[in-house]
Amino acid sequence: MTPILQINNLSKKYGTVQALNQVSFTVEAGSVYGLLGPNGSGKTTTLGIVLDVLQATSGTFQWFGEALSHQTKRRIGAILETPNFYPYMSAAQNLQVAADVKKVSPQAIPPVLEMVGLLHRQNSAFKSFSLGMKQRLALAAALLNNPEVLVLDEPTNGLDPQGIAEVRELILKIASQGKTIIIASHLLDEVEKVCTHVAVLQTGKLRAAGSVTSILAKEDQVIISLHDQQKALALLPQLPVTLIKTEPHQLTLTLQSGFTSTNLNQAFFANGLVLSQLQVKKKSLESQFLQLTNNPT
Ligand SMILES: Nc1ncnc2c1ncn2[C@@H]1O[C@H](COP(=O)(O)OP(=O)(O)OP(=O)(O)O)[C@@H](O)[C@H]1O
Repeated sequence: MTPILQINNLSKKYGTVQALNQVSFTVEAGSVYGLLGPNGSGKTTTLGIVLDVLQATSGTFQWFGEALSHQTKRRIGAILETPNFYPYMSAAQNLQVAADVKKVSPQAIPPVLEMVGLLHRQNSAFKSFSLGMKQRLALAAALLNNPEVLVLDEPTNGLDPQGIAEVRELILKIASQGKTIIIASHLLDEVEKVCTHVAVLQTGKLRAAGSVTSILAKEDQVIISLHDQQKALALLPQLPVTLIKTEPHQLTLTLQSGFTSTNLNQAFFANGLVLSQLQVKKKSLESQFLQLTNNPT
């Protein structure tokens, strides 16, 4: 299947500042793709380039396997900054303005208001909305022309905890309807809760990319206890594992991808060794992220 977005060796310099350095990653259809990185890591620059707001210094990108054009732009909905709505106009009137700009029928308005949970407030003035409601209205505007992909830059910035929860829930709801979503965020928690895939940026360089679970699972540790530790240590070199720590009655291992803790248990049992404890300690994305971004190259 053609990827939704493919980025190849993208670089951007602002004068002497290397904001992006040879960044490549691919967003597949149906994913919720997080662009994760601390402030200044190049997230907004990446989104600006792929949305044609900024020009790359070098590198290429394709949307739906093609160069960006009027046609491909119509398939993308984006919110790069807090959109300007008219404060005294109602939610429905503001969406009417957006629908006119996008040349979309007014019939598209009630369904998107329903989608973002604002249908019952369609006649309320925009200025009476909470920040979370304003952000949901922005999402409704981005959804008006039924785009295949939504691009959001820090969609929960500045919201209170309830607003954050509402917007995250809404993103998951939109994704569940088959849309691909690309989100720039500096919040790990957000990426863990919302995204299926992640690209980690640090000072303009790509530090890691892949499914959130694979990045999470990459360094899972398994702790095992058993009676005959010597026999276990003799068996380990034959298995796709790495021994991290040896303690009395306890071994800590990491497993190579594709080899599960169940496989480990079975391998021990097949060799006449019965584990009295098998505990999987998932390495959190947070420690993974800190490790990735604290390790400059
Ligand atoms: N117009 C500009 N002129 C000069 N430098 C810029 C410009 N825009 C961004 N930069 C620099 O480029 C780097 C990447 O910035 P960018 O805004 O893409 O990062 P970000 O990850 O989106 O950060 P934030 O979350 O703070 O927006 C930073 O060092 C930033 O200072």
